[in-house]
Amino acid sequence: MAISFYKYQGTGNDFIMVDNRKLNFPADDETLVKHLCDRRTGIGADGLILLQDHPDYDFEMVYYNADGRLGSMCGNGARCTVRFARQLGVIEDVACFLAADGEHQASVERDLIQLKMSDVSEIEQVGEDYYLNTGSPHYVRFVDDVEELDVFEEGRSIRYNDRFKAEGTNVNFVQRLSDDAIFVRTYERGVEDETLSCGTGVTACALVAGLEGMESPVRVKTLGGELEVAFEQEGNVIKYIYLIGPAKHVFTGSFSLQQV
Ligand SMILES: N[C@@H](CCC[C@H](N)C(=O)O)C(=O)O
Repeated sequence: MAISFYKYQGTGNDFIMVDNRKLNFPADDETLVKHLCDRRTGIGADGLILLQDHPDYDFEMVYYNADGRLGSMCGNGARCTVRFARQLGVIEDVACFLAADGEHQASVERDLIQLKMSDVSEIEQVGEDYYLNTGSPHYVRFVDDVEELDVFEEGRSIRYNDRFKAEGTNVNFVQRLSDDAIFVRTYERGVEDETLSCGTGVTACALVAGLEGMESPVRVKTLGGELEVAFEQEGNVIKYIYLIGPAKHVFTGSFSLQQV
């Protein structure tokens, strides 16, 4: 049986998208998902996303990391899924959908997808670093020169330290560029490498920059392009968090489960 897929990317974080509304894609097969995401022997992607029906929402997004495991929230993947839902005619220009961390609203504004993220109520300070959950867990470290950094080695040493090695964490390195801009590079759990951009990571870094005095909206440079994060502090909770940036269809194809 041939399965159609759609390749999307959001600031260089790339995903295999499958319209699972009428299929029963065997995503519990970790080896299959890992193989499809492999950049040498498969299609190649940072993750695989199923768009499926849900009785209470416009759609449900189910996200798998490139290692084949079910993931948590993916900010860039969610923006791509909204663009995909628009392409399929599942939504018009607004969406209310379900992801691993709950309900999300989004809107399509020409090239940009504006995605509402979950509220954040806790930012833990770890020495001079920070740890928080923006739908996925993120460790955040400020550095003077992020371009010079070996993100793979430094990220890996934090991701596999005693605290994180069982569950894992994404690790972000941030450089302040100006009063309203930061540059973020991320080592992603589940890809176990640096990716060109990580939406929940960019969100985490912007919120930490906010904690340190930067005003919303924060402009965020990544290796794959620019994003913007807006937020409001209400008491101890950070609310109305929006991740804004482009999401693009790259190509369409099909594969056969027998050949994989
Ligand atoms: N690329 C994603 C983050 C995906 C989640 C992460 N790999 C994890 O498992 O924690 C994003 O754009 O947010």
